[in-house]
Amino acid sequence: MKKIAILGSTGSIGIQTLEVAREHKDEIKVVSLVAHSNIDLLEQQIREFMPELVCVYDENKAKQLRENIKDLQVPVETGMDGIIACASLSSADTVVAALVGMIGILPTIEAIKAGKNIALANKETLVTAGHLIMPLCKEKGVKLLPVDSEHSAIFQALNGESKKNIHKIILTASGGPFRGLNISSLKNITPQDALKHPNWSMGNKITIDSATLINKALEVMEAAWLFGVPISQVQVLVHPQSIIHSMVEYLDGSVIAQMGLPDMRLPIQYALFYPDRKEMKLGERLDLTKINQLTFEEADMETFYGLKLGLEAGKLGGSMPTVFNAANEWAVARFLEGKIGFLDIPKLISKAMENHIIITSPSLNEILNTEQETYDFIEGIVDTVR
Ligand SMILES: NC(=O)C1=CN([C@@H]2O[C@H](COP(=O)(O)OP(=O)(O)OC[C@H]3O[C@@H](n4cnc5c(N)ncnc54)[C@H](OP(=O)(O)O)[C@@H]3O)[C@@H](O)[C@H]2O)C=CC1
Ligand SMILES: CC(=O)[C@@H](O)[C@H](O)COP(=O)(O)O
Ligand SMILES: [Mn+2]
Repeated sequence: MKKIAILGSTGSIGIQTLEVAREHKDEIKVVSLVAHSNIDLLEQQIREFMPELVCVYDENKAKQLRENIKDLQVPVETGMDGIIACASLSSADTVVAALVGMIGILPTIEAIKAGKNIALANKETLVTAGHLIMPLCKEKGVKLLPVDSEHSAIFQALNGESKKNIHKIILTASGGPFRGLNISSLKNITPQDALKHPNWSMGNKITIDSATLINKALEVMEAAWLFGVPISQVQVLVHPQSIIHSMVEYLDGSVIAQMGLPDMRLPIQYALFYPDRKEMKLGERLDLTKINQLTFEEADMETFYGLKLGLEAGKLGGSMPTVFNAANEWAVARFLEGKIGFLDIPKLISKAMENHIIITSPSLNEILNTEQETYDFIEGIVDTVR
């Protein structure tokens, strides 16, 4: 029996992880669940899966949930300590890291320290703290299995091959809802427009990241950490149908791709059962006769210059990816609240990066301080930039 902790169970990845768990009831036991504040959905999940422990980050909501489930014997923790308790619960063998944003760093580190295998969706953790996470996984002998669809594809295409044999990694991108538009037509984009992803149904933050192509910058950095290659060896290729989830081109010219319909339940299930493959009973199967064409084009890094900024941040390394990521998290949240425009997102990231003096190999504290300093810096300049 696999025993899993799900950090972010009420989100897009968390819900789909529970669908996989429901489908494999005899093989997967859910031992802990973490959410921020959606206690109604969390209560349904608790009643169905009966975990040993749950955490609601928001203290008032946690109190409310305790009241709502007082007929059950399920303790409700709160705050970061509560998340860590769920992530390092002794009965868990695998932690599904599906919180959104840098809040995921500390619980992931604590889970690794406690010897848990990690099924990683939360890319922000590797982008900002990859230099701490990767050696820690090695030291603790834990598996770090990618859930992000492109990284799962690359992992499957690599199939244990030595990285010496890689010519390049080809990371596919849908191009987002605004593919083909020029910068002047992006001026008045609303959150509602940007939340319409052409192929995937996901949480709001990553959906905006797909619209700016910043998701691809984060994914290039994520791939570099996961597969031990330099940023320059990862090529972003726009593939609007999202059927090829990524490819590896080897030294001899062979290109191995992984394909499937855009459905996250496949990479989630693959990560949970690796190295086994289980029959996928959920959703449709890929039928290539129904796919008219697979097309490819270069990414437009002038219009979507957030991608270019992210690749620069990745090449500079040290604390710069944290600045890039934190500035993006701040800007996406304000864009979703209608407080800044779509094009202000890369503008603010650029200002934050210009202002930053790189720390070469930041400690966890330095990463978290850099995150806060980036937020403070942007708060101070946002009105002059817009
Ligand atoms: N969705 C997708 O298809 C994909 C997502 N990813 C990555 O996976 C991660 C999760 O994405 P997604 O599922 O879309 O995000 P969602 O916004 O849908 O879900 C986020 C989850 O995290 C919880 N959460 C947020 N903040 C806190 C906090 N402070 N304390 C405790 N819980 C918190 C939310 O709880 P609540 O509901 O209560 O707010 C929710 O359960 C991201 O890093 C994303 O980039 C990667 C590939 C694909
Ligand atoms: C499902 C998944 O892994 C997302 O990261 C997805 O790739 C986003 O699509 P884009 O290619 O539009 O960023
Ligand atoms: Mn992805």
